[in-house]
Amino acid sequence: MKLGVIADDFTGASDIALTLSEGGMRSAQYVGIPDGPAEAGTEAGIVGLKSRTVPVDEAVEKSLKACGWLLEQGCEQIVFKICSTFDSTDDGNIGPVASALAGRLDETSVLVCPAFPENGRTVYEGHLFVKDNLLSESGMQNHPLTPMRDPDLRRVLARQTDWPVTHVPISTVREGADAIASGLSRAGKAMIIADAIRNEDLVEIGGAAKDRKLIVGGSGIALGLPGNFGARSDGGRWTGLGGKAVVLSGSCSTTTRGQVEKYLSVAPSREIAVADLMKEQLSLQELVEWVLQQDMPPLVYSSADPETVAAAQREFGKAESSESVERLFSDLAAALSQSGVTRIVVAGGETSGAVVSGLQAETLEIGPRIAPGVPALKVCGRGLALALKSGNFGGPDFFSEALSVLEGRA
Ligand SMILES: Nc1ncnc2c1ncn2[C@@H]1O[C@H](COP(=O)(O)OP(=O)(O)OP(=O)(O)O)[C@@H](O)[C@H]1O
Ligand SMILES: O=C(O)[C@@H](O)C(=O)CO
Repeated sequence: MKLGVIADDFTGASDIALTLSEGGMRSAQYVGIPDGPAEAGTEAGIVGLKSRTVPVDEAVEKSLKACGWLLEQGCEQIVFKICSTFDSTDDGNIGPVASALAGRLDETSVLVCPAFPENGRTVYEGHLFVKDNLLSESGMQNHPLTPMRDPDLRRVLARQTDWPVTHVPISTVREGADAIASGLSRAGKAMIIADAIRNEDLVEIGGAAKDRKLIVGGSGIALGLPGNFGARSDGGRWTGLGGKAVVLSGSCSTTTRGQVEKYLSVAPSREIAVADLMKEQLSLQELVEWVLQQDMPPLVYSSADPETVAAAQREFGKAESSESVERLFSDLAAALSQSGVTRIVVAGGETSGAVVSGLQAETLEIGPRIAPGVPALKVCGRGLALALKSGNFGGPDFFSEALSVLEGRA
């Protein structure tokens, strides 16, 4: 294995796995840290953790352990994959994990860039934009767990680490990889936020990072990395899976709520209310039976608008509300897979983490792209195909499109 990725959530892991696989690296995604060695011939190993919103110490410990495993597999470079909307709080976990990994790898110059232009995330003058909005006005200010209220990444990161935080402006990035690399050496010990507006900028940033041991970013940061390892795209092989399918949505993002609205107008659906979960008024067995009875893939969703989420959090607590929903999706996915469901489309990073844990999936094969940042996946050794969609990704018809790609029809 040449390149190792530690992703702070599971949708993020499949997002960057798609970029590396499309860039020609033989890639495998792992659900948590594997017990044994990687399959021979794997060039990029992506360890998906559920560390974005856990307590800082736990995130650092898990990330260092993942780093240790990747180094044992021979990795020469580690990417810490974070969200393209820089999801974090003033406590972390981006800053503390990045500094712990830098310490472990003996790296003093850490490029940080969450840009993902294809999905509208760009960094300019150190500020993160989501399409034509600043991060803090993009809907991310209402995120249930990591509300992002400051668009200036230099300030956001500086609150999370005692490392100096500096900046590479777009003018330097446009001069190319060598100019970026000399900017890094001049910066001394620092975490360096890099501006990037288009894919070409990220390819130059990737080139500049050739000799770095640690890079931090969204999946866009990986665009230039396969070239550093001499990889070339080869098309790939994917065969779909027929059979029963379901869509599970725990994401409350604006994008997902639009996709939920669209899909429930054509498919059977069941809405999950936090109050029903907290008051134990929902039968898992009944829900499983309902899903299995449907003629077309149904939707089970807890996705709700910010007012509904805030009301549930006020009444039952923030962590408790999230946990109750995640437990439901985890148990539901496990029960459905045991009952013969072969395709599961999931919306939301935390929700995806809960689902893959419930499924006890270990290694995922990377298939074709469903939408930018979302590949089709197969659980190795099992007849089960998955799509793990980040909250803000995909077009209005994402759920139908994902079901088709997983079936091998698109
Ligand atoms: N109705 C609800 N009320 C309160 N919390 C909810 C509700 N529905 C879902 N949640 C919780 O909100 C969180 C949503 O996070 P999740 O990561 O799944 O989606 P997202 O943030 O939109 O996706 P991503 O992290 O990929 O951007 C989860 O912890 C989920 O359990
Ligand atoms: O970078 C992104 O936006 C996604 O891969 C993700 O991490 C959302 O959970």
